[in-house]
Amino acid sequence: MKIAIGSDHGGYGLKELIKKHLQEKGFDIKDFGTDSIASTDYPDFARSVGEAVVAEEFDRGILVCGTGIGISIAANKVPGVRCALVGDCFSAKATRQHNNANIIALGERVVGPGLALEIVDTWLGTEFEGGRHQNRIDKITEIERKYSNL
Ligand SMILES: O=C[C@H](O)[C@H](O)[C@H](O)COP(=O)(O)O
Repeated sequence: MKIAIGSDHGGYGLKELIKKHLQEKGFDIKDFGTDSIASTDYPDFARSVGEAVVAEEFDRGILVCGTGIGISIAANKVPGVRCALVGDCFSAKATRQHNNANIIALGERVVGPGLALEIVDTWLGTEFEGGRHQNRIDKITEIERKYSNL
């Protein structure tokens, strides 16, 4: 599975931890930055990762900022992105099964490193259930089409 990962400075440490964890498990990871704790703007990384996932260059995306909020808001502006801000394993599983989330966002200032890695593993190990949930995804896509040039 090919995974795009990115963060701002507020998520840099957790992004590096997740990257190492997934590389050790054999995932193919591309890091879209940032490369240090120097101050940056989270929309830049949300956009890069979001566009790469929607272009199907990657199977999934992982984004981290201080809270996970700003970077998830920004990622969800890219048509085709379904980015879920997740802080627990139940939601990580459900957002794959029900929402077919193609990106998750985490907050380094919110979740501890152990929980963050469990969330990532849970999310990557869960499949979309389809069925009634696909109808709802289709309705999300209809909203995107109304407000974008898709
Ligand atoms: O939602 C936004 C993120 O949490 C950012 O990581 C945060 O706003 C960065 O804050 P600061 O520039 O004060 O480090």
